[in-house]
Amino acid sequence: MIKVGIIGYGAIAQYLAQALPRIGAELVFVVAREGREIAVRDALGDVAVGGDILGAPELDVVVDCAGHQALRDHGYAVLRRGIDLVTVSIGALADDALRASLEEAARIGGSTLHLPSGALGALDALGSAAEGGLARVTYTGRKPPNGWKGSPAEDAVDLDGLTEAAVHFEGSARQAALAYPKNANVAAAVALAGVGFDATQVLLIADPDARANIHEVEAEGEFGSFRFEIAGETLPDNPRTSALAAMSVVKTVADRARSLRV
Ligand SMILES: NC(=O)C1=CN([C@@H]2O[C@H](COP(=O)(O)OP(=O)(O)OC[C@H]3O[C@@H](n4cnc5c(N)ncnc54)[C@H](OP(=O)(O)O)[C@@H]3O)[C@@H](O)[C@H]2O)C=CC1
Ligand SMILES: O=C([O-])CC(=O)C(=O)O
Repeated sequence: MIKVGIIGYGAIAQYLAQALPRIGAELVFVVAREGREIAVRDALGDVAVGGDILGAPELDVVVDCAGHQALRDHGYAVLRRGIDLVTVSIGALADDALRASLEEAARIGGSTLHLPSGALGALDALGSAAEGGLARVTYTGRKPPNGWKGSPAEDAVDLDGLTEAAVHFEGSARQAALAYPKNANVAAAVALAGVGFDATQVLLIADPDARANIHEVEAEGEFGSFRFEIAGETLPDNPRTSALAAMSVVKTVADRARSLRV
């Protein structure tokens, strides 16, 4: 049985927690923010809840499902303690100092930081293509206006009054990842798999006609070219988050017990 700790208990975390018994894993600890511990404990029954991973019992893997600040707060301690960490907060790695410190913690602890494919696909092809050399990589994220609530899109366009698609960001993956911590983790994943945070071009669009979270990756290089597009349904508890992001976390944990991994 894989012993799992989860940071945060929002939409992705709850999806993961429900899936754990099916994949031969057990939830043994949840990290919740101060003031939220009692509510999370009530929701979970027997599972231990605390404010810090250092109070956790022995764990095989910790999954950060809580966002950029949580990765900053807890990532180093988890990896330094020798526990593998899966994080959905990929955009936080656009901060080079944070990325370097997490890599250092993993080296010292003998652990690994895993980045699930999240709401996207095609990162395998992109990563392989990068080995041969890439000339151009672009990522376009298109969500219904509701999916951009609480992001800088609110200042750039009138989300409630939109009658047609509006671009509210155009720039590098580094700028997107840092400015849109709850929406552009996929852009960061594309950057890390491909040509890096500064060379990856990003377009973010609020579209009243979009019925799903639509992610598009285009790449050209020595390998040839590809265009990948996915229309992702969102999780019922969070209109920003694609269900596939939660599913990719489940797969990453499940892979630990598999002797054949695709
Ligand atoms: N890689 C990818 O493809 C994707 C990545 N994401 C990332 O995943 C994150 C989570 O998504 P989702 O589950 O939908 O979001 P939710 O808002 O539903 O849940 C986030 C949870 O994290 C908790 N939390 C926030 N900060 C901390 C912290 N410092 N320590 C402990 N708990 C914390 C929140 O608790 P509280 O009640 O205290 O606020 C909340 O329970 C997003 O913010 C985004 O960064 C999302 C979609 C796709
Ligand atoms: O879930 C999605 O569609 C993508 C997302 O929010 C992110 O990358 O942060």
